[in-house]
Amino acid sequence: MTISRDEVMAVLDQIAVEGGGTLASRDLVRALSVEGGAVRFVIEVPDAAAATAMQPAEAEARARLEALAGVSQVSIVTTAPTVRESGRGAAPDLKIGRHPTPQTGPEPVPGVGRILVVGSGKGGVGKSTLTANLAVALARQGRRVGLLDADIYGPSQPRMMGVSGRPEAPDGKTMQPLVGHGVKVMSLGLLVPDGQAIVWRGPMLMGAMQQMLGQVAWAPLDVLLIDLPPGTGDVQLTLCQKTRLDGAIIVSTPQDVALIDARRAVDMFRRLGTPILGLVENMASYCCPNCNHVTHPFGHGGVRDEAARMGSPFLGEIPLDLDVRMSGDRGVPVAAGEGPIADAYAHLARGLITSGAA
Ligand SMILES: Nc1ncnc2c1ncn2[C@@H]1O[C@H](COP(=O)(O)OP(=O)(O)OP(=O)(O)O)[C@@H](O)[C@H]1O
Repeated sequence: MTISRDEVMAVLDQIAVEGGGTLASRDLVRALSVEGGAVRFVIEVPDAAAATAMQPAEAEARARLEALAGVSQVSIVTTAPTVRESGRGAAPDLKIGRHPTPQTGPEPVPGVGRILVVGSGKGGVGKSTLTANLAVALARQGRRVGLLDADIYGPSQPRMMGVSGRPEAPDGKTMQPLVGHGVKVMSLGLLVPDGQAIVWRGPMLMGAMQQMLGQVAWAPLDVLLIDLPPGTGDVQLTLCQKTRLDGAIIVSTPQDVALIDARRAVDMFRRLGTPILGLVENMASYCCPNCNHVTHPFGHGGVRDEAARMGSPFLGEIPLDLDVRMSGDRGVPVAAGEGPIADAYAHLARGLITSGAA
């Protein structure tokens, strides 16, 4: 027997908190994840006093959830971020990975026209590669583009976009993004030592995401692309809840296992109110460079069919091509050059510009 997020939220909606309302109705629950029998979430309160007052509610939530059939583990963290004084010239803390500062709802990023997230259900389907190439293709078509690498499990944008070095903050307040192929790039991978894993849980990630959006000199931008980690975890939830997102692009291969996960990703964005711009099919067709014979190692058309089933637009397909991998590995995305694959990315970019999405 498994438990659903809705069932957990129904329980949290019965737990009264000081000052009136319930944990759910007061919108205090963040980064809820239910995996198998493990339930994890964060209770976000404005200050230390509120955190102390929250202890009975936290204990009750734990006890009631642990008593549910199908729940094997309950992990709750109550977080009370430090409220920062503003307007006194104090430099914000540039140490990435701090706790988030309180905010009421999804906020825009000043000077950034549109924010688009690129996600996938499954890892390794080519989401980061698509994001890098799409960013370059949009820049080549005259858009002012930023690329935020939020893939905490494997930040690969610095390598793919050919940028390195630690971003500077000349005024001690705002980090300057690096620039590669006409795109402003910022990545958690540029801020932690090489080879070091990012092992943050919910609140730390929320703080880091806030900083990567609010303390980076992105403006002026027409569009900011965010390369998400695969799946439906804390980063996705945090971004959808805290940042005004204009749309999500979902990348998948036509393989059944990838499609099932892509469906989950679409479902998550829909529930969180982020518009689905559409799906992209990656690595479907392979054209043999010797004989020009086209094969479909992962199948073909599955993403288009899935998009139709879900009532989402199909944005286009990118073939499987050795050049895509090799150019990514050497820091020059294939979209920066010429040829049929660069054309495929350009086509995708043009479609987004024409529809007003980018
Ligand atoms: N169209 C393509 N043709 C050939 N190789 C590709 C293509 N798209 C991606 N790849 C290669 O597939 C591998 C996985 O791609 P990528 O890292 O972009 O996936 P991902 O979905 O972002 O993975 P993760 O989220 O797990 O980091 C890389 O080696 C990349 O070069």
